[in-house]
Amino acid sequence: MTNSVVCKFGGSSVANADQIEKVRRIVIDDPHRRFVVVSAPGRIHKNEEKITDHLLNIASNGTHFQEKRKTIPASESKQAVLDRFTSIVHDLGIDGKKMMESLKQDLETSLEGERQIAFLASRGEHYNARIIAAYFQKQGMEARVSLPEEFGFLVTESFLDAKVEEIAYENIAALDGTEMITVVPGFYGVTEHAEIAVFSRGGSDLTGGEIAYAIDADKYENWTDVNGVLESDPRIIPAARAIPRLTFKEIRLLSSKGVNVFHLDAMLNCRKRKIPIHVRNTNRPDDPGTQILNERVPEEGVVGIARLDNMAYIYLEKDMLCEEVGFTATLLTIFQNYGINTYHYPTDKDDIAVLVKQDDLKGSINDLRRTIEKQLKPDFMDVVYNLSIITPVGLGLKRNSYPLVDAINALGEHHIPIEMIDQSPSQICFHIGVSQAIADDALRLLYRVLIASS
Ligand SMILES: Nc1ncnc2c1ncn2[C@@H]1O[C@H](COP(=O)(O)OP(=O)(O)O)[C@@H](O)[C@H]1O
Ligand SMILES: N[C@@H](CC(=O)OP(=O)(O)O)C(=O)O
Repeated sequence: MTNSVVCKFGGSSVANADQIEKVRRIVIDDPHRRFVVVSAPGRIHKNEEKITDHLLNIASNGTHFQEKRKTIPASESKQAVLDRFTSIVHDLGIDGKKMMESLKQDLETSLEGERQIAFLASRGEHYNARIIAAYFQKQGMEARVSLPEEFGFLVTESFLDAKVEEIAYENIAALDGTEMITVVPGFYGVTEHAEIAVFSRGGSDLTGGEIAYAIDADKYENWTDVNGVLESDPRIIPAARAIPRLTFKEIRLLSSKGVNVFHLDAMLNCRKRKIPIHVRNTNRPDDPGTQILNERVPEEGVVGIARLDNMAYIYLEKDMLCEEVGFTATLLTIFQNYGINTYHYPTDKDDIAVLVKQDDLKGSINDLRRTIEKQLKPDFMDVVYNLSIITPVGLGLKRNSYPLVDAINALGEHHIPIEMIDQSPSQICFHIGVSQAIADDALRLLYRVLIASS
């Protein structure tokens, strides 16, 4: 079918009945909006937890929030999930008795291990989609819910990081061809053995992108609680504005370096089919948002600045290491053998540093050091923790080194030590590593120098 728009509404856009009513108005406002992908209810207030996190807390027996130095008993999370859905059903005025009974049963699942975690994690999206479709029908809209387990959204058996199987695209395309509005829960698919598997966190974006690709949509709208992709993290830069246009390449660079508004892989297939993505604010539907396109003409150097925290680097010194054929390859293979992803590896005549996520070093750092010592015999080795990587991005940076010079000068003038610099080979971004303790200051400064005053 032509002229179809796939819309994905994030957790904050479907967190309660008032938000769901905003979604309904947006959907009926444009008859081309025929696929509606929904997330689990997100936060209503800043300090509360997303329903998906409560579900993961049930699965982990009350240990999920320990990373945030917080403990919520699993029983409390169970109640929080039931309370949220009960009030959504009540406030929307739909008959949700059967759904609530089935939710209660699901929360007591006898599944085990990763299958249990995935099944529980998917319940937020599953029930929200059913409720939202029922509400659309109650309001007189021609709508239906299509569940991944029913239409065959087939994914691999990696239960907590599923990947889409080719056959899924045919099954999704078969849903097209009706004027009805189809509501689909995001974030999960089903394996060939009919078991639920979830995508990585934020994966409802991915569901939306895959549906847009499968039906060759004209547009993929991604509705959230901010005015689009902002120039930088609004929690640190409250003045950050929405970036009007970005290319797929720019958004991928921003997302991979910490801009979490949009799932990193959600745009891959849209790019293949040149389906534009439009990031918009459910609370301000008239605002222009951010358009993500194949090409744009840059009018500025830097469009956005991303920031990635909790990084570490392993630093090695050895005389003439760059003359030693295969040194870097051996070093990277050691990381590969430990299953550790490497991000940057600035290198020089006698030294090299490898950047990694510091969480990935947990439990293996001593072994890893020993292996490096044995295989590469460095003269010196050090591990530096708590690093933030700040990444200015913009097509206009290509062959324009002024912003890089301005950034280094500004950091120097403000006595902010630089731990690392790396320029992307594409020349459309560069990375500056600073100590995490001063990363907020560094980000504010770079925002002022590279974006606000340019
Ligand atoms: N550069 C950025 N642009 C937009 N939002 C950002 C950026 N960096 C961080 N964010 C945060 O991402 C949030 C939106 O992502 P998310 O919580 O996943 O939304 P949703 O629930 O709609 O999927 C925003 O509320 C904002 O706080
Ligand atoms: N609910 C899932 C999937 C998702 O995409 O959510 P959101 O749209 O709220 O980022 C999560 O929290 O990871």
